[in-house]
Amino acid sequence: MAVNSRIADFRNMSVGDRRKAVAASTGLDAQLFSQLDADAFGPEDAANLSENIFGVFSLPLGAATNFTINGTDVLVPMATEEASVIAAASNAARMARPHGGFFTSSTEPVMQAQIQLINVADPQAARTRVLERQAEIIDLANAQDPKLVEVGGGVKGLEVRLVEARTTTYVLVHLLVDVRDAMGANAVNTMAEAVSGTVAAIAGGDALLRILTNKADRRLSRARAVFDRELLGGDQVIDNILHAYELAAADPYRAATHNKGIMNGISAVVLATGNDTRAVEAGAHSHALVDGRYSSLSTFERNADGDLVGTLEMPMPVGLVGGATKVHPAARAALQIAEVATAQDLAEMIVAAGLAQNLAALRVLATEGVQRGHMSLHAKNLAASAGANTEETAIIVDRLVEEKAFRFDRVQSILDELRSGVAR
Ligand SMILES: CC(C)(COP(=O)([O-])OP(=O)([O-])OC[C@H]1O[C@@H](n2cnc3c(N)ncnc32)[C@H](O)[C@@H]1OP(=O)([O-])[O-])[C@@H](O)C(=O)NCCC(=O)NCCSC(=O)C[C@@](C)(O)CC(=O)[O-]
Ligand SMILES: NC(=O)C1=CN([C@@H]2O[C@H](COP(=O)(O)OP(=O)(O)OC[C@H]3O[C@@H](n4cnc5c(N)ncnc54)[C@H](O)[C@@H]3O)[C@@H](O)[C@H]2O)C=CC1
Repeated sequence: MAVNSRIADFRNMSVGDRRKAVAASTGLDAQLFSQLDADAFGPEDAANLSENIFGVFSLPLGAATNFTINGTDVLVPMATEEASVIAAASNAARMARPHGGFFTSSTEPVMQAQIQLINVADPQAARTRVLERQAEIIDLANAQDPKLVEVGGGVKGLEVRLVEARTTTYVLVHLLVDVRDAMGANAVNTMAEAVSGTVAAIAGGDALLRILTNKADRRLSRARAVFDRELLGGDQVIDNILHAYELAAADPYRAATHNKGIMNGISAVVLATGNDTRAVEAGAHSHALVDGRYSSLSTFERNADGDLVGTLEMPMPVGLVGGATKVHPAARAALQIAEVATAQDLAEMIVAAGLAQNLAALRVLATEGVQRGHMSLHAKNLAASAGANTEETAIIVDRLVEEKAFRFDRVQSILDELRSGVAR
């Protein structure tokens, strides 16, 4: 069934009504949402994922609305503790809708494992010896994961790099592995360990590290969107957004924050779907280094029609199998809501969410500043941290927004007033 990602008044619904609306929009059975209840993933289940477990740490899970990706409406599941992130992604997606939403593509899902060889007497010759016998090494690696080969993946190539370190030259053998619908770390690590003895014997040295690289630059996903000039607020706003982007492209101090805004969207979808946030973050930040300088992951330009075009291309090592994706009930539910058929579909959805998040932040930074939108949503958090109940929270949030005073001391004084029955 075709999803409608523009759900009227979604933000003001109760949790129960939101569940019904998502079920109606996606055609999924409402029963799915029981997987998101607090008792669906208890400490006993959690103990299958990690160690020394005595509890479960919960986070908000929601969906960004308004997304169209490659002509199809989708709801984007996001798990985040930060206020205004899901609202901001939905807001930017709304501004891309008149121009078809997000258009995405990907490379093949190729991860790389590195085998570090030490004590090699003749690194140049060792490189060619390894390349001469690559077919044998590839066959041995593929034999470790018949399932991966069966589904169309496996080792697709081998490269040898010589890395000049302080005291010696290391021979680095890279296995290039198509990991299909897996994130792939365990798959490629297993292969690297299995072939390392053979590789070391061929090279004439000793194998030391045998591990994937998180600089996943052979596994890129891209998103592009045109954001509507009128919905953005006009030409001056676009000029200001372009200045904001130019600064991120030129200045590492600004680029770090700009990219953090992108990662607000990226990490939220990665986490919601049970994927490895650290692997994605490491890949992202290593990709942000351009000609030796840390820079913006995204680009922005004005197109011939005067609208704003944004692009984002970055490594996106995420899977639909492996890791916690199949074990965590909320991740399983999130993947169903996202309606992705392959890991590449998921990777592209994540990059689209990152681009949307980035644009939303740049727009407010280039206009009114981030605090009004962000703090009016963060106000609920302030009230809750002062111990306000639901009824008190609603009153406190209204007062903070009215007074534009998002300070903890003000929250406390309003709460004291309410509890002592003092009228304003
Ligand atoms: C917060 C908004 C969206 C308000 O924006 P607004 O213009 O006040 O919102 P609106 O009431 O006119 O609604 C516009 C759309 O926003 C969405 N929206 C609006 N409110 C809600 C809500 N409560 N719940 C769910 N969705 C909401 C919703 O999609 C809505 O359209 P609709 O779909 O209804 O037709 C805007 O100010 C914004 O986009 N802000 C950016 C916030 C942001 O980036 N937050 C991240 C935290 S700051 C940070 O960590 C990163 C940063 C900023 O440092 C990065 C950087 O420096 O680059
Ligand atoms: N540096 C890093 O990023 C590291 C990350 N990890 C962790 O590794 C985990 C991910 O490893 P994976 O190898 O992805 O998981 P995994 O080893 O649990 O599952 C992947 C396996 O699933 C099988 N499979 C079945 N159907 C498949 C399909 N359609 N496509 C691909 N494979 C299919 C294959 O045999 C494949 O080897 C994550 O939990 C990550 O946190 C582990 C070590 C290091």
